[in-house]
Amino acid sequence: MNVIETQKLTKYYGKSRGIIDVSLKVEQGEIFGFIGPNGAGKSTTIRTLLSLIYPTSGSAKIFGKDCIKDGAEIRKNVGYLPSEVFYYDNMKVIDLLNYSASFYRKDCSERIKELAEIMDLDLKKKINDLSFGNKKKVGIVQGLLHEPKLIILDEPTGGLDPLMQQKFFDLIREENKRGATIFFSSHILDEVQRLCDRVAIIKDGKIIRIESIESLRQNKYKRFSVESHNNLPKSAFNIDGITELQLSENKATFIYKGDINIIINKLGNIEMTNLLVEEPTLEEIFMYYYQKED
Ligand SMILES: Nc1ncnc2c1ncn2[C@@H]1O[C@H](COP(=O)(O)OP(=O)(O)OP(=O)(O)O)[C@@H](O)[C@H]1O
Repeated sequence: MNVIETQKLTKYYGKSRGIIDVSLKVEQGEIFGFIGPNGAGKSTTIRTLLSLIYPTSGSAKIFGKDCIKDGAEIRKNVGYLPSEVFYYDNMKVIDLLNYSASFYRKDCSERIKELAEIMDLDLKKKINDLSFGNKKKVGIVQGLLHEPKLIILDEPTGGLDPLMQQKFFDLIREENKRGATIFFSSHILDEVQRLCDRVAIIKDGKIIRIESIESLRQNKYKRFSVESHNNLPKSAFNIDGITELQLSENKATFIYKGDINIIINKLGNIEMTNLLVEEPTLEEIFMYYYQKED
């Protein structure tokens, strides 16, 4: 079953572009990454899914139900961590969490304690006295306390130290094993790589790629490094499929997409002292998509 399904979801803020024709399907049990540079449209998509804002056109379903019409019912089974959390500063953490829990028809008190322990969060403190990272932890506990079937995280790790990030990822993996579907936006490639099964790449409001992390890795791109005794002319690399060329006197590096035999043949004219052909890092692949594809 598709837990999330959007059809040509489009949102304009007045005349300015939010997202355009976003169509994606997230299957039950997946950890799905939503990645793109600043302003690409990640938060807009998430806010539209949660009916915090309404689309200009297109549709979105969660658990097979319409996000606008059945929003209240959907939200009972969704945990959401916004990118920025704002609270009534005067409340104690536990009071805030109990208040959040009161919206669900189940006793969440044990789960609140468990989560606070895992995230090392002091429930007795006032929100006012918490650091930015600790406020984020409150948001995490708030998003997970009702054991939701779908967890939507909007850039969740900002403000968390590396140890807490690790604990948070472990927690998300556990929630996923429990059966929860995870949808999370990020521009931190490393965390997407560590956590996700599949990823959608969004740029300028449009989805440019949806692929499994596995097949992104097994792509047809290779990173070449060429060294020579002689200065290398730029014209020697005027070959179809080459991008990201960096040339410094007798060394060249670039990304190549295409038939490896063709490029080896064409590079054959160069008097090489070294040739290295490697898999690009996932970061380089993402950068390629961010920069090249429209
Ligand atoms: N309330 C708003 N009014 C007008 N334009 C908006 C509003 N919110 C977002 N936008 C615009 O919509 C586009 C998408 O923004 P969005 O916040 O969804 O991007 P994002 O991918 O979440 O970025 P970031 O990684 O910086 O959080 C941007 O061009 C942004 O300027």
